[in-house]
Amino acid sequence: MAISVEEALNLIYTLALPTQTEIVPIENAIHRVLCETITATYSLPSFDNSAMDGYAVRSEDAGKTLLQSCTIFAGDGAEIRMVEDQCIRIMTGAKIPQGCEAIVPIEEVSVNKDQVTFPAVIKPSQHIRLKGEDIQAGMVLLERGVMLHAHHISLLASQGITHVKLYRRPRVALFSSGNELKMHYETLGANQLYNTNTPTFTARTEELGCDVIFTGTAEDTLESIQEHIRRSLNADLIITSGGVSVGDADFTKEAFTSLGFENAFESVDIKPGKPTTFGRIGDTVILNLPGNPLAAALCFELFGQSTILALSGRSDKYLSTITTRIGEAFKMKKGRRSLIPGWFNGENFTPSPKFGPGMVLPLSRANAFMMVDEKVEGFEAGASVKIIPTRWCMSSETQNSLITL
Ligand SMILES: Nc1nc2c(c(=O)[nH]1)N[C@H]1C(S)=C(S)[C@@H](COP(=O)(O)OP(=O)(O)OC[C@H]3O[C@@H](n4cnc5c(N)ncnc54)[C@H](O)[C@@H]3O)O[C@H]1N2
Ligand code: MOO
Repeated sequence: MAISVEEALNLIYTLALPTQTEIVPIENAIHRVLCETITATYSLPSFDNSAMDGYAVRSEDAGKTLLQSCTIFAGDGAEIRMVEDQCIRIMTGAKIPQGCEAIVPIEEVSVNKDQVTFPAVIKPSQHIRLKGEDIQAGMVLLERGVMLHAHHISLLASQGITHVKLYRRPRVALFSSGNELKMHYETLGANQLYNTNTPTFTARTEELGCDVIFTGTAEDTLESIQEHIRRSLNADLIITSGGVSVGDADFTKEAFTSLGFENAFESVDIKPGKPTTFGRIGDTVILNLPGNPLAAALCFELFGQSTILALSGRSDKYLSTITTRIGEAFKMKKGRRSLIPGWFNGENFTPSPKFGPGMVLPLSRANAFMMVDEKVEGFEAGASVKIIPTRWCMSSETQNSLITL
């Protein structure tokens, strides 16, 4: 019996859990997932400092002409105090001297040798960056489960952190099965075709931050598929394509079952991709996708990507959607939850002109897909739809409904 997409995703979230951790220098931590909470040791700024190249004064010095006593540069270590009827030249980033109440930028004064004349109005605290106005010591900067982007690395560097504890990248083993398949670097025989699914999964799995192990193409025999499974069992996740239907050469299920496969689901109420199968052998989770390239690639986006986000330890492991409008009226058959690729141009979404499950072209010309409820028979132009991007990652810390009703 086919289960719903929601049930399938929940089974994935139950079985796909992050495993090991490692300590990594922050230079190598980009796009990796943090496995600790980072709190601030230092306030930022860590001392009051000048936001301008200018002069340190007191508010009462407005309109006066004062003697310049000295200059303070960024990084100077001396503790300096203001003296009455004198000003101090100060550079951006230098520590504010004791007794200073404002900074007047160089452009706003007139200088005659060592005498400096100030404007008639000086606002208290102007151009002073206060200690802790950006970050306060003790505040939480990053939570466990965050995927580190460049501006998170800024936070780590700002605190003098050299190494962080990260989840290990998921190890993903990939293989396809089919006597008709050849790799793109092999010679095609009569009525054969190039394996497009494994290269697609390799590229997408790497994009999602995994280490990929490609074990080759299995033949359509029980023994060959078993051999590929055995070679893959040290991975966190095995993704296969092909051989999950009911044909005379479809041995994927039998091969996995013979090696102890515990099945979570083997049929999903979705088009394309109904025979999608998920489960585990020991600690290795397994996703068997159908052979048809568009079915395999779309179900990878939905089920494979969800599995990888969960295995990566991300707190934002749930796929999320963009709500937009459909560009033109669109008719479809009701009865099964459908995945429809298309192009989102920032304003509206246009379904691909053709999207047969065996096709390769549609996803190369798409940047998103929509998952349409089984009751829907079509949309009027301008109707609201939810799309799931394929070329940039929209995910969320809460599990949202992905369906367009
Ligand atoms: N009697 C039935 N026949 C089929 C059913 C069904 O319910 N009853 N379902 C159809 C659907 S839907 C799908 S999807 C496929 C799933 O089949 P398999 O997962 O067993 O895949 P294969 O038979 O191995 O291949 C299907 C198709 O895809 C091509 N293929 C396979 N692997 C690759 C690859 N790595 N790269 C490129 N193309 C690949 C293969 O040559 C076939 O054309 O079953 C339907 N039949
Ligand atoms: O379910 Mo198949 O996956 O339509 O192509």
